[in-house]
Amino acid sequence: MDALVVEDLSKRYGPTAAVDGLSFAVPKGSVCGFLGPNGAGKTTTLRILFGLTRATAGRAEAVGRVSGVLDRDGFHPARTARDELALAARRNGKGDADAALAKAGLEAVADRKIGACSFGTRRRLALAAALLAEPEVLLLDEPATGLDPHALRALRGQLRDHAERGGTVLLSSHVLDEVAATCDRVVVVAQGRRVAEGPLDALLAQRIRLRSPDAHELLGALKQNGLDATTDGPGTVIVSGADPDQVGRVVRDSRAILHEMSTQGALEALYVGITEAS
Ligand SMILES: Nc1ncnc2c1ncn2[C@@H]1O[C@H](COP(=O)(O)OP(=O)(O)OP(=O)(O)O)[C@@H](O)[C@H]1O
Repeated sequence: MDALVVEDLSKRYGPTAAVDGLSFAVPKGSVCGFLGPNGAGKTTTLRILFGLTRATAGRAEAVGRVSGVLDRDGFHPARTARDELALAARRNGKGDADAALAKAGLEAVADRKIGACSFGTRRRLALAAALLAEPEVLLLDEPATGLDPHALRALRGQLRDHAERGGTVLLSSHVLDEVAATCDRVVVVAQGRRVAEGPLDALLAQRIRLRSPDAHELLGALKQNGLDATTDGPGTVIVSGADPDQVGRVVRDSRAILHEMSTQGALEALYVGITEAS
């Protein structure tokens, strides 16, 4: 079942088509990365899904309660972190500020004024406030920006948790490693249109990186088997558009020593390829 459906969505600002006939769907229980160059229409789409901006044409619908974090958190600089979460809990008619602070690992800043919180802390507080609403669908605009590695890891855990409990997440991001580590699907947009969509595994498997001290022999064996293989620096071979099982079999039969077989860097390569082409 789809928790989010965007169909033929368009939004014009005068002569600018911010979103231009965009369609995609996000199945319930998944974390979907929303990728695209600056100005591709991601924030506009999220704002329409939030009900903050009206579409020019098409539809954008979420099933169930929607909450999330866009660019502005609406916090008052003179209030404390606890005050803001208590306010959010009252607005939602549910949740507890201290429990939310503990869950987000933010107990230490409970009495700190928002104006004295770092950018990253403020982002984490905004996510904690959004989760207080117990939303079915969580919409996040660049949630990874400004987070330190511990906070990034915590964010990943929170989002995976939300999906495992049947919730759905759509998050825009330019941090592709983080998207690869967190999301199970992606939608890529450019100039307001969809240029790729699908499960991350399937998209990433299209570019496999092999590291081997026998890279030269390996390259020969892969090519002999009709695979699209190229070298990428010393000891590294990239195979494009191949089934991972088939690559594994060729590696085994070649008897080359393998140090690594991964899809690392694949999302970036895929992203650059498809957004440049469009
Ligand atoms: N309120 C507005 N008035 C006029 N133009 C706008 C408005 N909001 C967005 N745009 C334009 O619409 C296009 C899409 O912007 P949007 O912010 O949705 O892109 P984005 O993909 O979120 O970009 P980024 O990655 O930089 O955040 C851009 O050309 C932008 O300048």
